[in-house]
Parts: sequence; structure tokens; C-alpha cells
Amino acid sequence: MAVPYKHEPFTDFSVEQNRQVFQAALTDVQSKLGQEYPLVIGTQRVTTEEKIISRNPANKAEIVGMVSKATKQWADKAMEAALQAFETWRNEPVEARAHILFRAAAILRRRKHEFSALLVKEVGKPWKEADADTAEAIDFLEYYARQMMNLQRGIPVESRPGEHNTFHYIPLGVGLIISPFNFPLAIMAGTTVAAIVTGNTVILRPSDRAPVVAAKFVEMMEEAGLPAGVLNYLPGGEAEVGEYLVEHPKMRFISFTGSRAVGCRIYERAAIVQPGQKWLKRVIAEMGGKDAIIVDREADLELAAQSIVASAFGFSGQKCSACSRAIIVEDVYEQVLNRVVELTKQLKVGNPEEQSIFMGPVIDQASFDKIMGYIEIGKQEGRLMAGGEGDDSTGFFIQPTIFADVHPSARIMQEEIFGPVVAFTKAKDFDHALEIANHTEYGLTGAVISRNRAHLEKAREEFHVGNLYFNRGCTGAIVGYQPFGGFNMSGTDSKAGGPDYLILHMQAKTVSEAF
Ligand SMILES: NC(=O)c1ccc[n+]([C@@H]2O[C@H](COP(=O)([O-])OP(=O)(O)OC[C@H]3O[C@@H](n4cnc5c(N)ncnc54)[C@H](O)[C@@H]3O)[C@@H](O)[C@H]2O)c1
Ligand SMILES: N[C@@H](CCC=O)C(=O)O
Repeated sequence: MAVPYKHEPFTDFSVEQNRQVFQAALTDVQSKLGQEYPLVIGTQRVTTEEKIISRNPANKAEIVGMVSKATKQWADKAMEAALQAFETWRNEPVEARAHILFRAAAILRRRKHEFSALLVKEVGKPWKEADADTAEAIDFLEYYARQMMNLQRGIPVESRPGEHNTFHYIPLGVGLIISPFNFPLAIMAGTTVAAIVTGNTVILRPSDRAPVVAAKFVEMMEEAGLPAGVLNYLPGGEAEVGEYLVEHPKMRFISFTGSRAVGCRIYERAAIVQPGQKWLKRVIAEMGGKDAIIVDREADLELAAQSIVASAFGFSGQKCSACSRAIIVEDVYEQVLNRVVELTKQLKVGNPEEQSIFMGPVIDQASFDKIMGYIEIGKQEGRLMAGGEGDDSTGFFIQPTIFADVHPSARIMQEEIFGPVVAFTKAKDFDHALEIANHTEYGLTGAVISRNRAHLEKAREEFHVGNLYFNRGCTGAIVGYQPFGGFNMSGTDSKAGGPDYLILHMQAKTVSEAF
């Protein structure tokens, strides 16, 4: 019997000893930069000539690692390996599968700072954000292992006299995991192990902007006892490997997390039944957001300002949950705006290897250029109150940026920027604020800062987002506590880290025996 699930505590970096241990992990990771990582296909380690080069976004001259790049031929081999492994893995007792996840969680807990330090280097996460990413990966391992043990006997159904009915879950087959750069450990690991613990085998195609941490995770899963072929590591081109495998007739399901544009394309491609395909592919697609914090007239305004700053600029706004719209009731608009500007101007931006840094770089040149483009649009659509500048000479740094007096239909209020930019808009009253909040094609997270119970209850019913928070920011869902996923164009609302997530990776079978 496993002890009850509890989420992994975050590291307290105000403690000197914790700071020293983390600093040592950074030094250790630094000494191992630039290594090569092969593809992992069944029992084979494959080194290809062409490589994906992973660079430190805070210092683009620094190479974090070089990862072999798969082609279609290797994708076919990975499919063969995964299909073969499925024949045994599907029958592996659930307890045995769950125990591999428990062992992996224990290893990851022991190597926590090493993984977090790698996240600092590979995607530019500040210490606290990196630590939270690793903690979340541990949580997914612990939580899904327990969930699967609960589900193994299925769910009781009724039987009439003279019959015995059962209802239980069986795996689907081979799944494709496509993960984003921004939670390159937690989301990559969570989506992978959910598919595996339910008895499927997978091909993991990690983000080409964070493939090294995924390679390390795959090594760790092997160390935890995962048999060869269950998890195949296959970085490769978006079309050449990603789309090819999405369309593969033997692919049974796709678990995608990333942008709306890519998610919609995958959804569409997966819907086409290919020659020789015997099933309708299942697609889990968790996509972008245009998340809002509403501040009411009766509210703790300091809490509101702190929540907006943390949610808008944590990890440089590169969270699907990030607050990119601040909707403030007019009576308190200037006060909240001025305080947010004041707090924002105190934030330290720089290389996140330094512990005091609040905000590091954005992920790469393309992202930098896109965000700077939106800042130019913002200058036409609103009043620039803070930031607005970027520097890509050594890394991809953008100052936390605030625009005021933006129309709810403006582009920076409608399109996902995925960077440190927040737009403020004024609402006449709470109802108007709710109307503005829902005026988006997305529906991922939202928060309301209010002391008015009736308004909170109205938001509970009418604020149309998958994750709604009261009197706190709109980022930082915890596995098992706040299952995570969004409505509308934010995806299929699969609720990662929730009680029904694993079921999406299985098919239910009813057996009725007559006596
Ligand atoms: N809803 C959620 O839970 C959630 C969580 C994290 C990130 N996101 C979203 O992800 C986005 C940021 O991540 P990103 O920049 O890595 O997203 P992205 O869509 O650019 O890439 C996601 C993954 O898809 C791959 N990919 C790109 N084109 C592809 C194609 N044609 N076929 C197959 N695979 C392809 C990428 O290499 C990457 O591995 C944001 O939009 C963010 O909101 C959503
Ligand atoms: N689950 C994370 C967001 C993941 C997307 O980027 C949060 O709740 O902030």
C-alpha cells in the first residue's frame, strides 16, 4: 500500500545550505555541458550525423547538449520497437508498472537539484521556477502511479440475477508524446508516464528547444526499471518525424501539449483515417491561453498587484497559464495599475544562474522577435507603462512590459504572446469585467481578486475557464490538487494531474457473463 499522495515541497532558497547545494548542482551541470545524446529505440542507442543543438537562452554561445536527430526511417524503427514492446507491457501487472514510477520518483527526488540546474541552463528558468518544474515531475510520477492502482480493477457496475457484469480498462496501444519547451521536465514526464503506467508504449518526441532534459529523463526511467521499447526517445523534425508519426496508421493516440496552431494541425491530421488504420486516433491536445485576472472594487489591492506581477512575469510569461490580461474595475484601476508598475520596476532581469534573478530570458531568437513584434503592436494599442525593451546580444532578454488602457478586442488582448507582456483594461463594473474576461477564444486559466461573495459566486458560474482561482494568481496548479486543462481553443480539457486523466489513455471494456 502506498502512503497517501502529497505534493513535493518546494526548496526554500532562503536557507543558506539549500543555496549552496543548488549552486554546486549548477557547477556540476556546467562541467557536463556539450555532451551528445543518442536516440533511444528499443534496446538500441542510435547516434545520427545530424544533430539538434540545444543552447542556453541566457547565453546563446553556450551549448547545453547535442542530440541526435531522427529521420522517417528511425521513426519507423521506433514504431516497430514500441509495437513489439506493447505485446508484453500491456500484460505487465499494474503494480509492477506503478512501482517503476515510484522508483523513478525516488531517483528524481535524489537528483532533484541536478535536473533543476539543467532546466536553468537549457530553458533559462530562474531557480524557483526550475525547482517547481522538477517538483511537478515528481508529483506526476507519484500521483499517476497511485491513480493507476486505484483504476486497475475498473469501476463496479450493476448486475441482474443470473449475470455478472464487469467494467474495466485496457490500454490503447502505441502513443506519440509531443511536449513543449516551457515545462520541459514536468509536462514531458507527466504526459509520458501517464501513457506508460496505463499499459501503453510510447514514442517521445520532445521539444527541439529542450531535448537534453528529456534525454536525461529517459535514462532515469531505464534506471528505474522500465523495459526497452516502452519509452522510445525520438527528437526530430516537426514535419519529418512529428507529423509523420501523427499520421502513421499504427499510431493509436497522440498526447500533445503546445501552441494552438500546432495543436489544431495535429488534431486535423490525426482525424484522417490512413490506409491500413483500424481505429480512430485519440488526441489529447492541451494548447495556449489568454488568461485574465479580474480585480474587483472590493478587493485586497496589494494582493491583486502581487498576483498580477507574479502571474504575468513568472518564467518571463512563458506559461500557458500566464496572466496576459489584467481587467480592473474602474474605481480601483489607477491604484492597481500604478502598484503593478511600481512592483514590476523592482524585478531583476538577467542570467537566471544568479539566485536573485526573478526573470531570465525567453527561449530563443524566434520567440524574442515575436514578442518584440507584439510590443510594437502594443505601443499602437495602449499606453506603455513599463518595459518595452529587449536585448538579444548575449541571450534573449526582454524587460517585463505593461500596457495600459487597451481595448478588450485589441490584438494584445486577444492573441497569445507567450512572453513578459501584460495588457490592462478598465471595466465599468464586475459584470463588465466578466464579459471582457470571457471575450476570448481561449479558456485556460483565470483569477478573480474580490471580497464580494456574490461576485465570486457569479464568477464560479460564468467565468468560462478550465482553471479558475479566487484571491490568488492564475499560475501554479499543483498535481492532484488543481487538475489542469482548458476550454475552447485552449484544448481538449484533459485535466493533467486530475482523477480522470489516465482514463483518456485507455479504453473501457464491459464483460457480461450469464450463469
Ligand atoms: N495547456 C497546457 O497545458 C499547456 C502547457 C504548456 C504549454 N502550452 C502551450 O504551448 C505553447 C508553448 O510551447 P511551444 O512553443 O513548445 O509550443 P509549439 O506548439 O511550438 O511546440 C510544441 C511541440 O510541438 C512540436 N511541433 C511543432 N510543430 C509540429 C508539427 N507540425 N507536428 C508535430 N509536432 C510539432 C514542437 O517541436 C514541440 O515539441 C504555448 O502556446 C503554451 O500556451 C500549453
Ligand atoms: N500548469 C502550469 C502551467 C503549464 C503551462 O505552461 C500552471 O498552472 O501554471
